[in-house]
Amino acid sequence: MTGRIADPTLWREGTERIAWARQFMPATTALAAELRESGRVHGIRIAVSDVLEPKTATVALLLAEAGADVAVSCVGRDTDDAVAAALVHAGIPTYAHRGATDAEDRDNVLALLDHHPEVIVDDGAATIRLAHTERPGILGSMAGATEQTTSGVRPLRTMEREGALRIPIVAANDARTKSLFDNAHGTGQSVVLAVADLLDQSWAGSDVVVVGFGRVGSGVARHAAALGARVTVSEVDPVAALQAAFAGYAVEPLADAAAHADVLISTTGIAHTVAVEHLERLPEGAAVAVGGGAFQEISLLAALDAGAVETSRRGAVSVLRLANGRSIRVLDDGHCINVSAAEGNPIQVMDLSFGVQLSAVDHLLAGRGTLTPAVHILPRSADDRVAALALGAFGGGLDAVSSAQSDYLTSWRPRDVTP
Ligand SMILES: NC(=O)c1ccc[n+]([C@@H]2O[C@H](COP(=O)([O-])OP(=O)(O)OC[C@H]3O[C@@H](n4cnc5c(N)ncnc54)[C@H](O)[C@@H]3O)[C@@H](O)[C@H]2O)c1
Repeated sequence: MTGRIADPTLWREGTERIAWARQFMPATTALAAELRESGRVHGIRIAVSDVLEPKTATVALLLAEAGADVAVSCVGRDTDDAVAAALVHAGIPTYAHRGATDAEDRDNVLALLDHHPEVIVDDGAATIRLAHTERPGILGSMAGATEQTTSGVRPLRTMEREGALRIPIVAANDARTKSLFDNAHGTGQSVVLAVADLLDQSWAGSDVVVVGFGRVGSGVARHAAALGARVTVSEVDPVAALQAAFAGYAVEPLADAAAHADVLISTTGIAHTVAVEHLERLPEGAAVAVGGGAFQEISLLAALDAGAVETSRRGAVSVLRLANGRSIRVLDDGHCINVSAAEGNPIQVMDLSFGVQLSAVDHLLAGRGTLTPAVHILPRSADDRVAALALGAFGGGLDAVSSAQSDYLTSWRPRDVTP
């Protein structure tokens, strides 16, 4: 066995679930077939560091089928042990086991980096950053890395600004086929359904506060409203706040909104968004959850330091009695709820996100030696290709710009635009 996993005997169950997921990933599968035909990834060492469930495993297997030398890692709380076993059974070194400690998570990433990847496919940029701090010797021979999330792209841009970034990065998150669908639709749906399932209560008429109205927050608000909730949005960006108001939601500072929340969901992806003073404004019995995913996005450790006590726990729902005497329900210890306590984003959405990731791998390898150590955007043509493949799978058809339109679009002389 290569890698470090919990239980290799679970491989059959994992293999079945991967095979099921694969049927619903037509864009990713088609792009992997193109990679195989072009020979672009043949013999290339690729590290995949992402939530380890059947959709991610499908990507790892497709890359391996295209000829890449693939290895995988994942943090313990986002690992499906049966899927990890299936990958190892298929010959892919995998470093991931449910329940791993922080130290074990870190060792697993370092073990992945010791495969000397030429490309990293990352989610959260932890692996890319550890490569820079702990394994800088591998960077010189790398083609680059591709990063899937908003919160991962942010520190990579900081590294670029500070001159610390040493490899080209594709901001897969910023591709239109990623963030307009995964963040807005997939995460909106999966976060709201995960919270609803854990709370086991009707949302009709309940008061839901969504913190942050970016792409994820707008999707969470829309799905909560669709279940009948009264939605209030808290924002720090006036434009985003105004968008929330135009979408029909109440907009309030968090300290005011928290005071009437039945359910509060943070979607900012920024640590300490929901501070102890916000938690202490919540009514008795309110529930809090995270859809963004930063460590301590809800300041639970600070609440414990301030005197809060966990009084009970059932599955992923714990009850925290705050220092002010009120009790609130905390969903899965404030981890990214749709991933840590549910199945993650829907397959059709991840088909797009992973299609973007494979296109980014192709772009990095095609530009090897010419791409600068900076954060790059996936070319529009590649983004369009992912969308067109997925649209085809949806049974949709597309028009093309006519030559008359094209003439109009490319002319500038005043007479050409006179009505
Ligand atoms: N759970 C998932 O499956 C999943 C999927 C995609 C993205 N994400 C993560 O979700 C997070 C958000 O992603 P996004 O694409 O929506 O980002 P975004 O930048 O579009 O939106 C974040 C919003 O939060 C607002 N904000 C920041 N601080 C705030 C505060 N104190 N109070 C209120 N609002 C505040 C910002 O103004 C911004 O509008 C990121 O961390 C991203 O990585 C999670």
